[in-house]
Amino acid sequence: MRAYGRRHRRWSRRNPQPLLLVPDESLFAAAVSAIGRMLFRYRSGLAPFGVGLVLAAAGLVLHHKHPGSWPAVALVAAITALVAGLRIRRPAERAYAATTTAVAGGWLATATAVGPGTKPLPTVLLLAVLVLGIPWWAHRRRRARVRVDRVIHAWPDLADTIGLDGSRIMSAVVDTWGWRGRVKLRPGQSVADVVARIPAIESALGTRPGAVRVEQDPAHAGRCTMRVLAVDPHAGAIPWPGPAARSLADPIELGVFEDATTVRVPLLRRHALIGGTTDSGKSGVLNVVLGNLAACSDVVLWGIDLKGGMELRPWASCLARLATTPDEATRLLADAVTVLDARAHAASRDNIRVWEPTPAVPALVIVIDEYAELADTAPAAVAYAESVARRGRAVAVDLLAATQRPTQKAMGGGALRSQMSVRVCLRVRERRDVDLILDKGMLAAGWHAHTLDAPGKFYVLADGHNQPRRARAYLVTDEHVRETAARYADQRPELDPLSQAAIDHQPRAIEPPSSGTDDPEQALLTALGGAPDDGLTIPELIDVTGMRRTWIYDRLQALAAAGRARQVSRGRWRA
Ligand SMILES: Nc1ncnc2c1ncn2[C@@H]1O[C@H](COP(=O)(O)OP(=O)(O)OP(=O)(O)O)[C@@H](O)[C@H]1O
Repeated sequence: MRAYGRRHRRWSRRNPQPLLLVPDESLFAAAVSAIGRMLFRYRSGLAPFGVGLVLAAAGLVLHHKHPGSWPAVALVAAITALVAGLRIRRPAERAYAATTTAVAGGWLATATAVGPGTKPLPTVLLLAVLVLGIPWWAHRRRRARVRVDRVIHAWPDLADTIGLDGSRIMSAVVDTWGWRGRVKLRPGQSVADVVARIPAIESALGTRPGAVRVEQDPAHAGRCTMRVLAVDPHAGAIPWPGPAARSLADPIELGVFEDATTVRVPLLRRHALIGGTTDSGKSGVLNVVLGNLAACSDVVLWGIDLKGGMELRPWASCLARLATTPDEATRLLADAVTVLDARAHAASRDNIRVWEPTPAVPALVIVIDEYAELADTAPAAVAYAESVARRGRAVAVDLLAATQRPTQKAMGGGALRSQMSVRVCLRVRERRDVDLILDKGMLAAGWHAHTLDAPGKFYVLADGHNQPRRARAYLVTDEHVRETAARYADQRPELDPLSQAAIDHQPRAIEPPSSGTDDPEQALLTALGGAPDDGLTIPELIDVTGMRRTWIYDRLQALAAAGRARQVSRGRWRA
């Protein structure tokens, strides 16, 4: 027994017990204050009973003091019921406001006339409170507002626990998907501190992982907006509504942000990089862009797809050229450099600062699917691509490159990436890929692309988009691609004569074959037979045969029908 006593004393010294505080207020006062606190905490849920009590009290007073005033009470109630809810947007809520006002006014007028205790008025009041209370208690946004109020109330303690002590939620708004609050940080704290604690905030608020977003207040370094999403607005795929752009000057609509606003990205005189891991939806984003550019009458589209054309071939009818091998890709990019040189020369000669695309002098956009593959298999092409990236913008020769691996090596040591002012970052496997695709420091600034959890979800960094806001790209189905490509195939513009002539007359690595015969038909067949992979242009075939353009077209159609010639890409033919 003594041993137990010693052990217990030792244990008590090591584990001091908390002091039991005995309040010096009376038990009655403590109970009243506890009940008061509870009523205040549940005030929103108890509101229908509160209204019932107020009505009963008002009825009692009016019946005793002014029993003849019931017509005035009824009139005021009727007018209030008519105007009640005029400022409420949702029809169901408006109807609820009008009904409750009418019932309350009708009951009060009757109670004023006959007294609130007269049967069956008490039963009617109780039933009305219960029946009309049901929509009130069930209302999703009201309950959300109550939860948010509690969070605001509890925030100082939560903030202490998660290392954001001293921060305050100044105001909060409940919306369709959850709520957002304006947070004021303690002097010295920054938004980076909040971003770094997002998982802790989610745990403290009891939300699902990935439910909290933080955006910097552009006007104040010590303030931010915290958005808590009860449901993911991007849970389902968002169907593509079809092309919205008709000119490259129109921004491209890529998808929707979480607040349901459209993601609009300007592409004119900008290069774009789309990065993300396998199956993150890169081709999906490319399809949205291509679907829009196909509808633009002032853009010539060239494509490079070293996956054998798997991704871009469905758009072939809208692509003036499609390169599917490293050689073709190198030639295509070399031609792009030729076009930009010719345009730059003409622009400086004519003292034009920037090239304004029109259907007659269209922009040239080169779409590259899997840029890293190009860098690996066609290193010569990289120098041309970098040249386009550096000098193409002013003369409207733009690159749009998608890649899985935006490594330093793949991106030419970063030279190419630094020229790309539009960056779309889909899901990445490793955190450091965020900084590779977007820019250094973006991961720390809250662009958490490693947490994106479905294909097509992305962050965008571009003019007007410098906050880490999650978006989801429209889903373009194969059917959409077929329909859009077929619809706009006939409306695609030709490259302007200046650019086309520059390509046609540049010295070629593989010279078009010369027939050495007087038979133009034979000369044509020989030229087509010896043509390079990307084919020969019509002007080259005119040179070789000495025949007119219409004759060339006729013969090419006939040879194509006989299976002896094929159009490799728009305006380029070979056997
Ligand atoms: N915006 C989107 N909404 C819903 N689903 C999408 C979206 N974009 C793509 N997907 C789906 O995700 C899958 C992979 O998409 P996609 O082929 O575009 O990915 P990827 O990144 O190009 O893949 P890879 O690197 O293998 O080429 C497809 O099955 C596609 O249906």
